[in-house]
Amino acid sequence: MITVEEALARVLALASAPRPETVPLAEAQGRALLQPAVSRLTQPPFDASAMDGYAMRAADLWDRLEVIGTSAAGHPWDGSPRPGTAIRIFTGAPVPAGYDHVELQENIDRDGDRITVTTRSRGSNIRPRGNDFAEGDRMEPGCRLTAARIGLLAAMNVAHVGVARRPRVAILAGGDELVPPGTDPAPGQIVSSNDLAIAALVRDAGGEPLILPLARDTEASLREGFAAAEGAELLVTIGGASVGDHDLIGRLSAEHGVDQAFYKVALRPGKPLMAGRMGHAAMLGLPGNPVSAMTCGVLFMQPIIRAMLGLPPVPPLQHARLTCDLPAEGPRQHYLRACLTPGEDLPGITPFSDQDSARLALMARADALLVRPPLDPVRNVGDQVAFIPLSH
Ligand SMILES: Nc1nc2c(c(=O)[nH]1)N[C@H]1C(S)=C(S)[C@@H](COP(=O)(O)OP(=O)(O)OC[C@H]3O[C@@H](n4cnc5c(N)ncnc54)[C@H](O)[C@@H]3O)O[C@H]1N2
Ligand code: MOO
Repeated sequence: MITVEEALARVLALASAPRPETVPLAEAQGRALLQPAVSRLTQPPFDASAMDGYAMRAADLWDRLEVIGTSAAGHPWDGSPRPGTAIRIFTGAPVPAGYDHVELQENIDRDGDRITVTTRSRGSNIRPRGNDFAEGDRMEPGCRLTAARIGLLAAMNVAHVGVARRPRVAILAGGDELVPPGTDPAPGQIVSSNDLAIAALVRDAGGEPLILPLARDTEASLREGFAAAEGAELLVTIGGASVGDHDLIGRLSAEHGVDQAFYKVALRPGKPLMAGRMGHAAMLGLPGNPVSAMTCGVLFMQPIIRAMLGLPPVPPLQHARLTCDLPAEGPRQHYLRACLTPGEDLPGITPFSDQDSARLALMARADALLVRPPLDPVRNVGDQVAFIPLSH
């Protein structure tokens, strides 16, 4: 069996290069920018008031001033400035040339069209033209398009961006016991959950999931499933990965020319993981136990999707302090479902006492996967450990 690190390296080696496309900004969220984006505007485009109040000359500030006009956002004042005067002004409005201070209306006494300042603010309350960004400023390729970056690009009047295409991920769950959610299981049947959970992980990582119809435990049914995955950059099978008589994925993938990169990883849960290349696509065979499938989804599937999007594949590990003692570990790297609690320097982390890889209800309650390396010795309350946060 290979280590988790080795398995991850081999999975990432299967990733196809990011495929560029140009999309409207509204479709770019979470993807990596592949082309530089260049601002078409300067922001703010004029000296803008940061407050509701009155624009005046700082030199006149303590004089009694005459209000001779109004400047509102979208409605600039176009009169001629004079000493001894002020302009009623609102947040975001252009500060007319000739005035260099805005005083908050709370600091003003007004009598008809005359005002006096009662208190002076510290700053000028003016945002100078271009203090946010300037025409020609660039957003460099490689960054992930977060909500703030999408807002920034919109403000820069960049309506379309060059990003990586979302990798299409075909999801093939199988087993004679499975029926879709919303149907009544017959005796011996259960409702399929893995395909939907894995599809959600695909979307979280920025991929486009395609859930294929549930396969039966027959070669013919699985063959249909493999054929339906044609055109996807990644085929993810779930179940049928182990050694039982009905575990056909290994045989079928060989028949479909999958060049196996590995089978079995020194990992708990998720040992019977398989990966390989299938023509231009990558293939991941996840184990069927729901928690094992999701753990492998987080550890291997999400990274390969991020790599195909041009994003850093693996987010950095985080750290926490144990709230309980833990026994020594065996030879496989162990990912324990755990809860996080606020702590002094680092959060506290508490693994569940039951780590059964079939218990989805515990996975659903978990905040994190606590990472324990192979042969990790006994750990005690307060020891620092690494974890992978699970998104909620
Ligand atoms: N003799 C051995 N038996 C098993 C071994 C082993 O090494 N030797 N490994 C165990 C481990 S570890 C795992 S994990 C499982 C993996 O088995 P498969 O990948 O072959 O998965 P299945 O047998 O198809 O299913 C396992 C379990 O998960 C349920 N399942 C499957 N698909 C779904 C789905 N889409 N939604 C919900 N639940 C699903 C299935 O009903 C089974 O209960 O093998 C162990 N056995
Ligand atoms: O490794 Mo299995 O994936 O323990 O449940």
